[in-house]
Amino acid sequence: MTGRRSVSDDPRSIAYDVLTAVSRDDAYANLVLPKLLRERGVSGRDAAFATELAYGASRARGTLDAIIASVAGRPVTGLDQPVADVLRLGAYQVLYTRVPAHAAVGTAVSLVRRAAGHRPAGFVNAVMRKIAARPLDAWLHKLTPADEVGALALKYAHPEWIVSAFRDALGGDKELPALLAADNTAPAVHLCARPGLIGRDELAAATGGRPGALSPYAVILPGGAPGDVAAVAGGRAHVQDEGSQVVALRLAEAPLDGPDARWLDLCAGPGGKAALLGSLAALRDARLDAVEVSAHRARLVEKAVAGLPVTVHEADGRTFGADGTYDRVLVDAPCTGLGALRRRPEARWRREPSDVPELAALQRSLLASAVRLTRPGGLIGYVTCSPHLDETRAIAEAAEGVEAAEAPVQLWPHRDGTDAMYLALLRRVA
Ligand SMILES: C[S@@+](CC[C@H](N)C(=O)[O-])C[C@H]1O[C@@H](n2cnc3c(N)ncnc32)[C@H](O)[C@@H]1O
Repeated sequence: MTGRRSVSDDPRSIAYDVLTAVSRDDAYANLVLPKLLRERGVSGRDAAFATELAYGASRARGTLDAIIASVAGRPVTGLDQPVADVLRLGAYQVLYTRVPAHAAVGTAVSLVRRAAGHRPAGFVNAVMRKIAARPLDAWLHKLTPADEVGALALKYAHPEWIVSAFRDALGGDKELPALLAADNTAPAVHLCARPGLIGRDELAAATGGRPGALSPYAVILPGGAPGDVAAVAGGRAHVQDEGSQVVALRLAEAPLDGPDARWLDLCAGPGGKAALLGSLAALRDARLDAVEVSAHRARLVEKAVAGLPVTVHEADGRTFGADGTYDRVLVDAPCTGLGALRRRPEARWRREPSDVPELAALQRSLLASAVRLTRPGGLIGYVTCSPHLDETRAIAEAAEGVEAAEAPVQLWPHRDGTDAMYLALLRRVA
């Protein structure tokens, strides 16, 4: 069927509305975009183009802002929100896509007219024409600072403090470009074939996916919507990054002397690891308690673990439970999420360096509580989806009453194809 497109279902308008929701309402691009596409009945190539523009411009914001500011002669934060977002979207189109410059300039002018009236149209037109006069490489060359971190931050569109944190965690510069590039690439969807409920090969055959290299339960999908997979709809598999599977499995499978029937997930929402641990618990005559402080997320855990030997508690993990009563305890701590930036296009620009010490204090308390709840000889898996050393090594090494049970694990998107998950496997000493 052919039909005339209205203004609101044009991919560029949708992308602009996503950028507006992100900058004005602190929304998440990956939640707003699918909703807008559904509401406006946009699919196929138009949906793919709207996605590329919305996610691409959100990811590249710092670099786009540097270029816009150099042309406008003032910081983008000093521009009105509609002008700033129209310019980001326009600059993204001319510098990162094959959209012809005249089309991108024309769209930017009509978008800003609709969003903010005629007054800023001349300014937007002039800035866009100047941006379109050079390719991206030339802009990067012109604006690149002398220092290595600043240069990588501009080229790969990451804040400098995050580039520095990655360099520290990698122990050098060598792999930084590959890591930063991996952050700018949308990840494949991974499924977890729930142990005892469906075989990994059966799930791979049913989905056209391939087995993961790191988790015996992982299937990497070639594309498509995981909600369409019958095993996911039927609760025999769930969507879960292979790295998340690996860290949960390392805790569940580490050798343990003595009883092994009481397991705990101290930070369970939305329930991915609780579902995997719960499936394993069912096969090993164990039970899992899953604790989550947020009511909404506790409900998500309940849904995720339906039918498994899991009890969900809506509670604060810092004060939960009786001392020394668990054999295996997972602390999948709230963190900056710097290891999963490829999943949330705008997240890198929203996080602040000051988030790290704030979260580190919570991480320390939750880990101390996990140690308190674990019996002597029992195991604790301290996990983050951030590789920031202040959230990983510093927290694990400062924990009291434990010793290392195995060498820590740090996964990386560019090496392992997973989120940058960290695991310290600790044993409670008497
Ligand atoms: C990284 S997420 C856990 C992800 C989860 N394990 C999974 O695999 O789906 C951290 C969770 O800890 C919860 N949380 C934060 N503070 C908490 C606290 N004091 N006690 C228990 N849960 C907490 C957050 O609401 C969030 O759902």
